Amino acid sequence: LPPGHLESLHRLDAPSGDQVRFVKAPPQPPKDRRTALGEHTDFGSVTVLFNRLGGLQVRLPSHIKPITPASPAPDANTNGAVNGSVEVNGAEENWAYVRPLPGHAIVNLGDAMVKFTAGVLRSNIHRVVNPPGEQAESTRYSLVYFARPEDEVVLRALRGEGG
Ligand SMILES: O=C(O)CCC(=O)C(=O)O
Ligand SMILES: [Fe+2]
Repeated sequence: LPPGHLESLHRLDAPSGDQVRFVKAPPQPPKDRRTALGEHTDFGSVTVLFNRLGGLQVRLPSHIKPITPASPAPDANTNGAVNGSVEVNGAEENWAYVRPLPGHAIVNLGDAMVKFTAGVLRSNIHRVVNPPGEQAESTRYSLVYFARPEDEVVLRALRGEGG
């Protein structure tokens, strides 16, 4: 693609269906800790997530092996994972927690990027479960920004300079 092409489909001053969500999830009773947000991919181009507590999990492709946790149980200090990466949830091997790090945001690619790149880039499957370990006793706040292509942009594979 020519440099700046993706940016040209997401100009800040052009109308688009961007969404912002601010979600408050109080602690759930220990006997009723269901998945808070079921598995899905995001709809836009890029999602930027701000949260302090864990709970976000990604489904790992079969060829990616999760890292081994360095500490036995995630708590408020370890934030649910290790080394800023993903940590396997002992109960379900295909799902890994994504650890929120102070001063960082978590970025997910959405389905629009799959279309634009004809599947070269993929939108990850993720879900939100109860925060891990001691964090399950705290209220989880999540600020989510979904950036979408401009309203006039047709969702189709973009053609690069090479063809
Ligand atoms: O709250 C989170 O960490 C993720 C929320 C999410 O995946 C969504 O709103 O699409
Ligand atoms: Fe999502």
